[in-house]
Amino acid sequence: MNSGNDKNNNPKTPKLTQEEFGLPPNLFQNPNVRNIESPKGKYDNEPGRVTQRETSTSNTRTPLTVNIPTFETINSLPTPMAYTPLSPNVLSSMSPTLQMQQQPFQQLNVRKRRNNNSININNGGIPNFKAFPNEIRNSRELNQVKNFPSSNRIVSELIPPPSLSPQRIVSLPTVTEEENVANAKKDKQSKFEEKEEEIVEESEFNSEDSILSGFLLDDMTQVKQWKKVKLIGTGNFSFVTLYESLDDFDKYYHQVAVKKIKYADNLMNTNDDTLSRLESSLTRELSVLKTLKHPCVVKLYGINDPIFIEKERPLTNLLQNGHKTLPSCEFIMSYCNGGDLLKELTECQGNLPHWLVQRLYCELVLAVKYLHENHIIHRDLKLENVFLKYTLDEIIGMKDTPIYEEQNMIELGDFGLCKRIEPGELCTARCGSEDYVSPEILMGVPYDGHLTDTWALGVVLYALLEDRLPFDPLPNANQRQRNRPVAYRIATFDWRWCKTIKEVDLETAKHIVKNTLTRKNQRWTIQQMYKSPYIQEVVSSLKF
Ligand SMILES: Nc1ncnc2c1ncn2[C@@H]1O[C@H](COP(=O)(O)OP(=O)(O)OP(=O)(O)O)[C@@H](O)[C@H]1O
Repeated sequence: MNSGNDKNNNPKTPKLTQEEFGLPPNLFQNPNVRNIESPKGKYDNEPGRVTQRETSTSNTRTPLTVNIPTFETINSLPTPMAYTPLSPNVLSSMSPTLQMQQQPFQQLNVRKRRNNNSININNGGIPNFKAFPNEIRNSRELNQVKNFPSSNRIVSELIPPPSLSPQRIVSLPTVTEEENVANAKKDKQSKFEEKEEEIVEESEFNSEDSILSGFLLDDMTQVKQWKKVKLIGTGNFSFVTLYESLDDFDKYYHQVAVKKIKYADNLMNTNDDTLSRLESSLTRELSVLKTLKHPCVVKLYGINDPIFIEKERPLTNLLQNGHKTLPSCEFIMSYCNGGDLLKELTECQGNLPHWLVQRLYCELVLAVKYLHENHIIHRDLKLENVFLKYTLDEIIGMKDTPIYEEQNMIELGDFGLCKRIEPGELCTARCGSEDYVSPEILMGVPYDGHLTDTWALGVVLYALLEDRLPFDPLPNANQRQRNRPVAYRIATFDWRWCKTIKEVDLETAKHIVKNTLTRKNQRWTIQQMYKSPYIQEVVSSLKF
């Protein structure tokens, strides 16, 4: 879940300060900041819209000024998307003031797939810019890349995650693991953290009432009830739990995935605009989800409290009316029994049969094509957000039955960063997940969200084919190459085939990757991807 920022929706505002970007005052006061110009944002108060830093090409008259510290002079991570993955223990040992100061940087607590060799941790997480080739070392673009966090994952300028959140521990096999003592120590630490996460998840599961009352979108007058079954996933912004219906109604809604939004402990007490941004995020995700209707896209069936659907500012309204606590927000959604694609790919160690890769990927392309045709960009396409409706074994078992052609196998989820856009509109909010983010987002230039989505689709297909992420260090990389940040490899389009290098059979699939992990002016649109033989071969057999 991520959110637009409503606080600064004043079209007259000439400047976005660093504070408005969520940077701490010490950076704001840094005398070494320089100004770069960015086109004026398109302001729009409609609910469900990210408006704050999004830019429309048609509205570029008054430049906004964004302060960005120069790379050479800063000694802390310079962008609001950066975070420091502090463990809860480290955090709780700090004074409350220090904890507060840490908050802007604790944007994520995602377990890193690769080890820290991939970033230069000796200079505060700032990429080793000497590693960049001479011709781009001093360019403006490089400054943007340098200012990009080299920490585990970026999320968004739109909203900070509520707190140090427990995470699913899923990973693609990494090529940077080394069998040494350091890693053994890390393993031990990570087992400890895994345990901690399990405990947090378990207590979250047990602490809550086991009965959920809610409303279906098509009838907001009738209360329905579901019984909690098990926790199925946690994201940075939510806990997702399986519930089963207690009512004897449509079997369609019998099993549902309930996404409960996490609220930060101090959400109501902070003076910043976190609450407002969270609220915008919620209403934006809900307003988009309720309009979507495609077999390969997750479905929003209902909500625990109609206020989230009916009001533009549900949380603020309640607080203004004297409420002392915030109502929980639970999305009632279609349940995908097979887990997410990253988890499944990891569990089968990347050995998915090619026919299955092709099928699942084709459905993903259909889902994104549907979104783009409806002027919605997703902005967080990745393996973790592709949910399987059935387990892999079940799907493989269906292969030669009619169901295989009649049923969709995936649903695309997590619309926390999505955005409705006008034709030709460009975005400026830097958001996404580090491994899937396109060079233009890294560079901080206004970008076409359709093309950043197709870039991410290129990363997904590469990962499915190669069982590794394209911008991780190559298996035979030397230490110097490993030290280069992922951002460097993305900005220089530095990826190549390893496992499938000679696989002629996969040429049509590789053709998609080649045409998506490329410069934006050459990059395929979703329509071009759809028309490719790799996708058409499957589409022609589908009956849904
Ligand atoms: N409809 C669903 N069916 C089955 N599992 C689901 C469903 N929705 C979510 N999950 C599981 O819960 C996890 C978290 O969900 P989701 O990505 O929507 O949450 P989030 O807090 O927005 O996450 P993120 O940190 O990626 O922004 C998913 O990766 C998936 O494993």
